[in-house]
Amino acid sequence: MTALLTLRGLAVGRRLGPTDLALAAGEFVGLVGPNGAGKTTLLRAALGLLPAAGHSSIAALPITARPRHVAYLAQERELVWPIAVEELVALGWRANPDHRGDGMAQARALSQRLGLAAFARRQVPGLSGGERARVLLARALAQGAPLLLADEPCAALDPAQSIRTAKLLRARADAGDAVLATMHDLPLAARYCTRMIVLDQGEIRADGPPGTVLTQELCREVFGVAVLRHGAGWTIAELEDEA
Ligand SMILES: Nc1ncnc2c1ncn2[C@@H]1O[C@H](COP(=O)(O)OP(=O)(O)OP(=O)(O)O)[C@@H](O)[C@H]1O
Repeated sequence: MTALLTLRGLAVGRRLGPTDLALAAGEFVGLVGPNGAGKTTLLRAALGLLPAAGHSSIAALPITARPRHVAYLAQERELVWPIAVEELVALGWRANPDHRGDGMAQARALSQRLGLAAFARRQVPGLSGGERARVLLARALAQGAPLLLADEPCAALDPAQSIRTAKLLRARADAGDAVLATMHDLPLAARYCTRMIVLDQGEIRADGPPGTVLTQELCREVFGVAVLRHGAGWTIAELEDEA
């Protein structure tokens, strides 16, 4: 197993307790937890974007070497400068020091493959929230790094696009990359992730295959919902005593 990310005792003040984590090639890990649990903090500290105690294998790299190893989709999707979709995707390509050229051909091909062709020539600030989210994910993927840290890649997407994105991330993992993505849609994460990590109040509460992580007890305690499993699918429901 090739570890693409290793965290040892990574901690950020009161926001994230000492956290150990190893992420291997082939894993699509859904990082779930209530609002304010510390998910974004964990991603940003792992990337070296936040002052943190402990060790992150990515933060330990020289800053100029990091884009070769990891791409990041930030939770913040706002872009205010005028730039065309394909140009922005090409910037992702150019961020990787191993890539040569302006990346426009690669950006065009990737935009086609990800279904962005209909708005590929438009300026990013004029796109809808969901379109912008998909373009920013394309930019991150264009980097071609073996590790992707994605903060809510399915937020603001319509149901079909959410599923397509989850399947795309799973396909990346199946092809040998590693993906760590924060998600709020528990059924979607359970369906497509190879592994789920539940973070609550800055502590990892559970870590493993979705079927073992999403127990009734944990979902009630951490999320305040009931979880129902039916075949390969999952649904969430309000707790009976709150109905
Ligand atoms: N810059 C900051 N300074 C101080 N506290 C912060 C800062 N940013 C976030 N926090 C706090 O740290 C905690 C964890 O925040 P974080 O953004 O990591 O949560 P999250 O799990 O990603 O939440 P969400 O699901 O709402 O995106 C929260 O209590 C938040 O208010």
